[in-house]
Amino acid sequence: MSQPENFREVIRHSPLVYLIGVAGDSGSGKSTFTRAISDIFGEELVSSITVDDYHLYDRKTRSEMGITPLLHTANNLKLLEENLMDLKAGRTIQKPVYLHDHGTFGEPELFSPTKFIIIEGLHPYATKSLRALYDYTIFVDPERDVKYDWKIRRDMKKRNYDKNEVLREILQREPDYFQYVFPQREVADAVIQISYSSYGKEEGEKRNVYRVMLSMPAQEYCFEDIELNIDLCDLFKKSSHDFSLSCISHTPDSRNMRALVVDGELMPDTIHKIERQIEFQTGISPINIFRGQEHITGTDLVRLILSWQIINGRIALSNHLDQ
Ligand SMILES: Nc1ncnc2c1ncn2[C@@H]1O[C@H](COP(=O)(O)OP(=O)(O)OP(=O)(O)O)[C@@H](O)[C@H]1O
Ligand SMILES: O=C(CO)[C@H](O)[C@H](O)COP(=O)(O)O
Repeated sequence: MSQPENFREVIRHSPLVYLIGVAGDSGSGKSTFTRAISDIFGEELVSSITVDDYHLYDRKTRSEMGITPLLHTANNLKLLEENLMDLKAGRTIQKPVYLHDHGTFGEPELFSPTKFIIIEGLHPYATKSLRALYDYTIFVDPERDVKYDWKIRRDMKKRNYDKNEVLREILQREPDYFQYVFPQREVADAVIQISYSSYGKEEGEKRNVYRVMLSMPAQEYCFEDIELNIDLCDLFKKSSHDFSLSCISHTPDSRNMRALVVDGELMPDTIHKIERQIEFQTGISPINIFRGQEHITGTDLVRLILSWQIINGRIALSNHLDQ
């Protein structure tokens, strides 16, 4: 693969718009996993859209109708599709706006395409025609208890709900989640599953340490090699924490997947070495997403690997069009 001088500049001057779809339940960690791509390319080149903006009904109406926002038909997926086609063609759209503070709609706003657009929410690629518009798709799938702990905390703090309201809503949403949101996992390019750390739930929660599994369809080859370096000296340092790394084959949704499973905390040098390799591959420098962190979690490592996958997908697209 030819090395671009500085891939950020190549992208800045390219007319291509790269769409990344991130599906998952409310508060499941979607933005947490895609933040690194904005850290690498900057806000000028990366923007995001929440599919929540495409709700058809406000909170009060949904409650009167006895439906949840997880129902396909409670969302204007046709408009989402038209908007994504326009954005891909470089056109500015008028995007609807949903306001979580009170569960109502705001004035639609103009949204101009950036070079990467992250579309995240309950149904970003819930139909075949939507799925066909994306260049890369991710499904975020924390196990039940983890997801509900995060949702309770987030909805109480940021969306003005009380705990009983969140619990009631959780139970009401569950069947719709499995019927309308979960099937996107079957067609995602990458699936992230999260469970409590095997090194202890409470300590893990305090330090944001979870067992994170990144699965991708088993492939013939990777676009570009990337090394995961672990310095053996680090393993014996006083400040080292426990961690485990494994790679397994499994068949969720009847697909042959390979998965990297990370639990615990690694020394930061491991991840800095990957950052240096991404700098070398892209010409973008410096990449310092985890600057100042004393330890690196599975979430951090998976974030970086996903960014590397997305960058490679985008480089491959450029190379393909240049031929
Ligand atoms: N990997 C993670 N490690 C630790 N905490 C996490 C992780 N992912 C999510 N959380 C917790 O869940 C909260 C919600 O995460 P995030 O905003 O990424 O979810 P989301 O799916 O993007 O939410 P939304 O419903 O707004 O789309 C975070 O503020 C954090 O407390
Ligand atoms: O599943 C969700 C996505 O985040 C929300 O519950 C949905 O957007 C409705 O929002 P609200 O509860 O604020 O009316």
